Amino acid sequence: MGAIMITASHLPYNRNGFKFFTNAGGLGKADIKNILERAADIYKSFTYEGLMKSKRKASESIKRVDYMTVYTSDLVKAVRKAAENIERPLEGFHIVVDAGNGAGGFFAEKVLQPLGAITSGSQFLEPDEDKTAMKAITQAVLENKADLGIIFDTDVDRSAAVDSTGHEFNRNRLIALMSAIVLEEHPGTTIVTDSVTSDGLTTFIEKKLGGKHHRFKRGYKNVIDEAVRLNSVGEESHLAIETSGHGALKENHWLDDGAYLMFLNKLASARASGIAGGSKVLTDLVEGLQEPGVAVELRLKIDQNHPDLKGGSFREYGVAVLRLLENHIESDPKLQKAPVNYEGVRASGFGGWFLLRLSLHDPVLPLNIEAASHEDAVKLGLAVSSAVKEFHALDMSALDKFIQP
Ligand SMILES: O=P(O)(O)OC[C@H]1O[C@H](O)[C@H](O)[C@@H](O)[C@@H]1O
Repeated sequence: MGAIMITASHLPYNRNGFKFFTNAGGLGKADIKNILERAADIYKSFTYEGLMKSKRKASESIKRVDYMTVYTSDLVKAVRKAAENIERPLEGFHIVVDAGNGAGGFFAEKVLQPLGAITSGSQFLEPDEDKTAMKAITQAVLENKADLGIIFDTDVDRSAAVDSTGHEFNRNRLIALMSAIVLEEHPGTTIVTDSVTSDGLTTFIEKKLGGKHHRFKRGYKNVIDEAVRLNSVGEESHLAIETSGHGALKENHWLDDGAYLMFLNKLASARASGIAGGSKVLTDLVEGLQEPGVAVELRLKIDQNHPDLKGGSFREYGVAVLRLLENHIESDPKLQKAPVNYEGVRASGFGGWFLLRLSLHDPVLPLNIEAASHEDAVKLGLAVSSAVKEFHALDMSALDKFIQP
């Protein structure tokens, strides 16, 4: 048994793709390459007649199945279960949903309403590619005086939320919230995250929640595969999650399903045990998370046609940039190289940190900087800028703009 999902994410239309699943979870790069190569071979040897024949045969065996109903009723059941099987555990809660005109529009009517929630003020529920942002959902929560806002990206593999005061649960705060919920059930478990997570998140997971933070690489499939690998070598992990909002749970077969939101269970179970106060139960869970005053991601493009590449690939060029930066850090007493790091070059200094790495897909070196103040962030930016300034194919304009007085 297998499944294929055609997905249009936040990326441009020419990056639409297929996701392949078996009952063991999503397939990785190597398997997908293998399938596509075999499919291409089969396709090449087809005659026109043969192709038409198999098309006819396939269309005869196609059956429409309403998986959405099965899926949504499972989601509803899970929340009811968390709330001691109360039929409408979200009764009275006002939750606005922003589906960005993507595939997540079902969530208000098919999941929240049956659970008793009021969903008026929800927006962009019709499937259609349209840009939305955290700003829009925050505004919707405040305008509607809602208890909670939930936002999905267009193919619902990423989600985030906003509490009743307009405070966002995204990026590190979303990971902190999910970690708090998962660690209540699985004390001490390892939380696998992407590489751009903050130092404050590590402190929160390890000191406040008693878990282990394994900061791995960027890419939702990378964090999921790493969590699966850890379990296979005897290190228990129940959550793999990226700052991008892709999160996967062991209990949900490691699918990066943005509608499988554990905080609904939390709201519902709080209600079942008589705790009032709307989304405060969630906000309280992330109390103590240290958040930086400044957090930026600057994307430095590599000009692939620049003579400085000397005919090499942008990857090789990027690796050379990173190598030089690493040497630079080692000789700079104000910077400390991260002791454990799986991707790019990460260093602390001036009370903050930076990470320069190669993008997963693009000829770009994303630079993340976090610090208490803009001034400290600029000092970190200057350290990077002075280390890599000889790389003329690197477009430094974003960083130059940031470090300008
Ligand atoms: O490496 P970047 O260019 O920042 O992109 C990284 C992102 O790429 C895709 O969008 C993946 O779905 C995400 O899981 C990943 O985080």
